[in-house]
Amino acid sequence: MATSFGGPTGDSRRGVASPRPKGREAKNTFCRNVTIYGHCRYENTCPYIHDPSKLNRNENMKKIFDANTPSFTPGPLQANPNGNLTPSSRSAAISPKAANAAVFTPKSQRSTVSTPSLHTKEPVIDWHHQDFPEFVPQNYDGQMVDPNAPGSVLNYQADIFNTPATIPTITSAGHPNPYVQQDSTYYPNANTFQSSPAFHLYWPIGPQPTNLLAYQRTAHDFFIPEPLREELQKKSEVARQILPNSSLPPIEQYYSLVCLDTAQHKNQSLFGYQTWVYKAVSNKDGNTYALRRLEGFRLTNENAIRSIQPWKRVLNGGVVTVHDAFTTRAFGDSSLIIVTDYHPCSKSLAEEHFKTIQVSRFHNARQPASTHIPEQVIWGYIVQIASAIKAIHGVGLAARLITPSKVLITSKNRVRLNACGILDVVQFDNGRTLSEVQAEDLVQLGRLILCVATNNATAHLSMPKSTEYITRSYTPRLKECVQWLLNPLPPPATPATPTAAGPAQKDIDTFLAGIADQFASVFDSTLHAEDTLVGTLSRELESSRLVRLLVKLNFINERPELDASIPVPSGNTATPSTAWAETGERYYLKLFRDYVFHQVDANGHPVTNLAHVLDCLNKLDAGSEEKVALISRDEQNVLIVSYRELKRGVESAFQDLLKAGRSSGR
Ligand SMILES: Nc1ncnc2c1ncn2[C@@H]1O[C@H](COP(=O)(O)OP(=O)(O)OP(=O)(O)O)[C@@H](O)[C@H]1O
Repeated sequence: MATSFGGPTGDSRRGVASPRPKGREAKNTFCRNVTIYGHCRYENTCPYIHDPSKLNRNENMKKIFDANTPSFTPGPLQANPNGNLTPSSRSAAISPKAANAAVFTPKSQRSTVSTPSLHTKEPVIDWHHQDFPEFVPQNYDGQMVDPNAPGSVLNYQADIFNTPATIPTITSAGHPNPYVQQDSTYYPNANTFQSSPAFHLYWPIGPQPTNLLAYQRTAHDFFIPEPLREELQKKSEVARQILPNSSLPPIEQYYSLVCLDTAQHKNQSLFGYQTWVYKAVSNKDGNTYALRRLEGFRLTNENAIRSIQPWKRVLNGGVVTVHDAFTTRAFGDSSLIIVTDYHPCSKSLAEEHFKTIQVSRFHNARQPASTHIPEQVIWGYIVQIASAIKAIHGVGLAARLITPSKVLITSKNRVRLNACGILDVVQFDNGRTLSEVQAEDLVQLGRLILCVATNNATAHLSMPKSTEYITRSYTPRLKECVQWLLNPLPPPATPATPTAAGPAQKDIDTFLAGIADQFASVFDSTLHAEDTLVGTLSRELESSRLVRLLVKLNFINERPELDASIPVPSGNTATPSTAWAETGERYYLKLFRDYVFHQVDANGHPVTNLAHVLDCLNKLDAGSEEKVALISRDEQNVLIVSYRELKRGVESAFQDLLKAGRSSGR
C-alpha cells in the first residue's frame, strides 16, 4: 500500500514534504498546509502559493476559498431549556448531515482539497444516514446550565469545592455512558452502566511515574503492571486446569475434579479422618469450588450436618467461605464433603513458612525454613485472623482449627482461615461449651504466631527456646501479644498488653482493643494497596473501552462479503444497498484506519507509535470536534473530517451491520 502522509497536507504529523506539483498548477494553487494548519513548514521550498493575495482568482480557487463556504469552526454554544449546550446559530454550526454532502469521490482523479461543504453541487453520496441519538459531551467546559434559570450558564470552575450544591447533577444525565447508546446485542445490559464516570476525560488517575524515560513509559503507563498480570493469569490458568483422564467421579453437581492435595502422607490428627482436597466446577453456576473430602466419615446424627448452615452466613475477608456440606458414596465409601470457595494458587501458611522433608518412606515433617519473616507481615496475619475470629465469634461460632496448615495465603500477605465448620460436624457431640472453644481459638492463634515467627511447626512444644527466639528477633510488643494469647489467664496488666484496654477477661474484643494500633497500621497499608489497584483498574478501564471500539471498527472495516453492497432492511423487506461501497462513510473509516495504524515516516518506514493510536482512538470515542486530514491511498485526495463525524460514521455503519445480522436471522 502506498500510504504516505504527503500531498499539500504533508506538513501533518509526520513532516513529509509536499509532492511536486505539475507545471502551471502550482502557480494557481494555494498550499493546503496553510488551508488546514494555518501555516506551511516548507514555505521556503514549497512551490504552492502561501499568500492568499497572490492567488489568481480563477474559478477553481473560488470554489475552495469562496467566502461563503461554511467553515468547520464550531459556533458558540448556547444552553437550551433542557440544559443541553447547542450551537447558537444553525447556519454557523456544522450539521452532522454535512458529512453526507462530502464532495469527496476517491475513485476520481481530482487532486483538489475536498472540504465538506453545505453548498456543494456535487452529487450526494448514497449514505444511509441513521438518526442516532448522538452523544454530546456536556457540562465539562466549566459551564453548567442553571436549572433555576434555563438558558443561563453557571461557571463553576473557579471554586469547585463550594459549588457542588448548585451544580445540576453530574450524574447519569450529565455523564452519559457511551455504552448505553450502543445496541443491546453488542452491549447486553447496557443500561446497568448508567452511573459510570465521564468517558472522555482520558487522564490517568493517581501518581504518574516521573523518573522513567519516554521509551520506558509507553507500555508501563498504559497497561497492567507485569507482576500483577502474571499473577492473575496464573490464577486463571490454574483455575481452569482439568485432568483429561481423571478417574475421579462427579459428585452431585460438581464435576471435573482435580486433586489439590498431592502429599502422600495424610495427617489424620486434625479431623480424625484422612482428608482430600479437590477443585471442582459446579454445573449449577459454572463456578469453581474447593471440596474437602473426609474419607470414611459416617453421619450418625442428622443435626451434625446441619451445623454447617450458620457457617454459610459468615462472609468475612479472613475466612474461606463455606457453601455446603453433604455425604456421598461416589468414592465407593461414605465420605463427608465440605464445599468452600476455591482460591487458585493459594498455599497454606505451613507450605509457605515450613519446609517439608521426608523423614521416612511414609512420613513427611515440616522443618524450619531459613528466612526471617518481617514483623509487619506477622502483624498483618494477626490482624486479619483476629478480625476473622471476631466475625466468627460474633455469630456464636468458633473457628476451632487455627493451625498453619489450615490458614491459606490467597495472595501476597492475604490470609484466610480454611476448613472452618468441619469440626462442628465431625465433633458434633463432644460436649464442649462455646466459650471453651472460643477461648481455645485465641490460644491456637498464639501458637500459630509463635510457630510462624520462629519458622518452626513445633515451636509451641519448646516454649523457652521459642520465647527466646522471639525476644531476640522481634519487638517486645509482639512477644507480649503472643504471651497474652497463649496464657490461660490474662497476664498482669501492662500498658502495652491487650488487658490494659479493659477488664481482666480474655476474649476477642479485649484482644482487638489491645492491638488497635496495629490495626491502624495494617489498615493504612491496605488503603495504599487499594489505591494502587484502583489506579491499575482505571488504566484497564481505558483498555477495555478501546478494545470495544477496536472490535467495532474491525467489524465495519473492509468486510469482504460487503465490499459492494449490504442488504439493509427497509421496513419488512430487505433491499440491497450500495451503502457499504467505498464511497460512503465507511470510506472515511477505512482512511481513518490507515491514518491510525498504517502511518509511515518520511522514509516510508512503518510508524508504530502506541501513543498516536491511543490518542486517535480516544478522540474518536469522545467524538471530539478536532479535525483530521485523511489521505486516500492513491494520495490524490485529502478528506478533512472531525472525529465527531467519524464517530457518527462508526455508529451508523455498526447499526447497519446489526440490522443486516438480524435480518438474516443470525
Ligand atoms: N479453598 C481452597 N482453595 C484453593 N486451594 C486449597 C483450598 N483448600 C486447600 N487448598 C490447597 O489444598 C492443599 C491441601 O490442603 P490441606 O488443608 O489438606 O493442607 P495440607 O498441607 O495437606 O494439610 P494436612 O497436613 O492437614 O494434610 C494445599 O496445597 C492447599 O493450599
